[in-house]
Amino acid sequence: MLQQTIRQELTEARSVLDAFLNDPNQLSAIEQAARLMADALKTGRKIIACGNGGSHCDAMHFAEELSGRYRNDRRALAAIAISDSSHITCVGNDYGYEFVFSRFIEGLGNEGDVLLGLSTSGNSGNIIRAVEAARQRGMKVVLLTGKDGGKLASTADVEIRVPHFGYADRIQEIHIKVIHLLILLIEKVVID
Ligand SMILES: O=C(CO)[C@@H](O)[C@H](O)[C@H](O)[C@H](O)COP(=O)(O)O
Ligand SMILES: [Zn+2]
Repeated sequence: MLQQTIRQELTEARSVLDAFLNDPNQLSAIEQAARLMADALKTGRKIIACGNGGSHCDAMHFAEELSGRYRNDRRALAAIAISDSSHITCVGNDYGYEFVFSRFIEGLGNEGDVLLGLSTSGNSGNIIRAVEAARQRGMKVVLLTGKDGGKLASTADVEIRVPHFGYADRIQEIHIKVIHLLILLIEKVVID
């Protein structure tokens, strides 16, 4: 019975990955996003990443592998996730949860920096606000979304979308693959 669930889950995960892999638009969107991020890093700009729940962890995972380390030794690259709990609890408490990311971007975002926003539904209010704040600061915007892109559809310079209409975890599983690919490609452009 549990074996059946395990098989079903892994089979579904494989078919979501296959559908994504067979969409040439998504593969070229990954290249575009990596080039945009690499160009920003090469010119002294930074990447700010944000998401909610599991996507919050994915945003931290992305930033950490740039500022810290991915596969091999190399210089540190300028990326940060919006994850300071004192900032998030202050802004959430005093202004509203919708503003926890946008407020950070208002304070630290500069022209030419890149926002990486993650939302499986494309409908999280704080990511929508983050995109608006990034635009006001003259930043570029890359989004990892799912389903039909939700309210965030067509708001980014580059949107990488997992067109799966089931649960968020399946979408996040592809997002994490995209995150690792972005880091690999950024390293090729910036370091190699
Ligand atoms: O990790 C999971 C589900 O796999 C959850 O924590 C999930 O990230 C949360 O429900 C988020 O609040 C969903 O936000 P979003 O992806 O729709 O923007
Ligand atoms: Zn999860």
